[in-house]
Amino acid sequence: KMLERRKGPHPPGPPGLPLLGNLLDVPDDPTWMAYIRWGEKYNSDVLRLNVLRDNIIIVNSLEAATDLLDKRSAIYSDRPKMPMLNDLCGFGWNLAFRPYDNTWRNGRKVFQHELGPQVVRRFRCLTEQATHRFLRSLLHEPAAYMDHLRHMAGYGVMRIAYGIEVAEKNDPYIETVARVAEAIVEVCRPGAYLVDIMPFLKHVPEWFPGAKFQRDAKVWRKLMTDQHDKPFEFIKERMISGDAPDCAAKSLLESLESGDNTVNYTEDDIKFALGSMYSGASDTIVSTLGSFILGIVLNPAIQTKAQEAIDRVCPDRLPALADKDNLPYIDAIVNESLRCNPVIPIDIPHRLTADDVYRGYYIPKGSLVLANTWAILHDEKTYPDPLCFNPDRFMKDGKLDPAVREPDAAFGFGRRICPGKHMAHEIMWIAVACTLAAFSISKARDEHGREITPSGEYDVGFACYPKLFVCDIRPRSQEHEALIRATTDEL
Ligand code: HEM
Repeated sequence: KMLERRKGPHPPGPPGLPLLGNLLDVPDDPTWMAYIRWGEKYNSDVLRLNVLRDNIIIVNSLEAATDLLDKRSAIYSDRPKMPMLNDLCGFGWNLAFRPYDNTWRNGRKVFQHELGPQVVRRFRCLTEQATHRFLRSLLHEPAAYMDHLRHMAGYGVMRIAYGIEVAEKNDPYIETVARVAEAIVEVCRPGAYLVDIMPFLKHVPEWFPGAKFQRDAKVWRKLMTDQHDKPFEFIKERMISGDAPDCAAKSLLESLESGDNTVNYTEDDIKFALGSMYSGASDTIVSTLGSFILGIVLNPAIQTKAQEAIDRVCPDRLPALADKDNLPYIDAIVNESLRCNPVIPIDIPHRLTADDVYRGYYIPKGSLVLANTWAILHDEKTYPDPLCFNPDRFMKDGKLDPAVREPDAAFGFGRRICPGKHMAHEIMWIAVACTLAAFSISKARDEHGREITPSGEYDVGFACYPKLFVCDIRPRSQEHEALIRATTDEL
């Protein structure tokens, strides 16, 4: 208390109760709106909550998020301690959960080596092939567009990471990751602080008998190890037999063998970083592209405009990533899909590793800092009429307007910023460009011929998804259908 008095007051926030602190104040969905309301009530873009023993700092503005998470990243880059998940179940290898340590640092180097803004272009051909498969699936079974998006993201990432071609259904690698994701939700349930800061985990029985938990942890540990081990074993065997396909794992293992002394990561670092790719990429890309389809269904004029641009640049073929500079409107659509309903509306918590003072407020070591991404991406000064899905806000005179900030906040902040960002952009760009080039997306009709308008609502969880909606997706013409079918030739 003395120390706190000397260092200044905490940032403002709801007063809370003794012992429980603000546990009961933490609102139900959507959390980010409640944080905005508190920001208005306490007239501050930096708020403090005290939940059980955790000091939680909510940051509602880009300015404060940049000041703390970017500019002071040396002390704002740790993750919450998660003994149950990381230690007991052994998920600590995953880059997203990893404490701010050397293994984490090396994992980031591994990502940089393969998925940096320029190097990632090496995988353009694979990315395009994943998209073409998606187009063919969409032709075949348009109603299952979300399943196809999921398969496309998984297929693209597993090929780029390990040279593995995952199966359309019941793929063992994908099933492992899906079971890991379920296990994480389980693990985070019983009284763990994650429940307190991510209230959607709250709607579950409180008590978990200890013995069962130990048994589960053992199963989960095996699963979580399989996630990084199994695909890595595959590529290593292929390297020994000399028929490894071009992929990130191959080039990383080769860089390790080359004895190049600028390479200072280990084989385990490579394994853990690659193992983090699928889980980082899947929900995020699928949800954002789901938002894209929703945005088009609700705003048909965007599709018309995009198709005019595409038809000018590639009148008789599908777009390729090489067309990127000539189709800025597609970038604008991707930007708006990331901005309007960000898949991770509250950033993954960063943990502060030293006492700090900001604008006269004391922020103690160990605080968890949560950037309110949704608030930042709906700031009216930067994005007027923020609830409106409007890619044109990013455009000026037929080009991207450099004066309008890209929605980078969707990828987080500081040293923890998403290392898959460039790959995500490439995958989403080509998916949007090719889908609009080849298909016409519109509202579905009911049996009386009346249009069905999607609600535009989202399922709220750690990652937010548009609620499943029906729509009509069909090739723009027979010529377009032929272009889609012709993509089988490339295999
Ligand atoms: C639309 C696509 C994506 C979005 C919106 C997104 C968003 C995010 C966000 C918000 C974070 C947390 C950043 C922070 O703590 O401040 C993150 C971290 C991460 N993302 Fe992504 N991501 C996307 C795609 C990807 C892809 C394609 C990959 C892998 C190839 C990936 C891998 C990761 C990893 C490994 C982390 C943890 C980084 C760390 O803790 O140091 N993400 N992402």
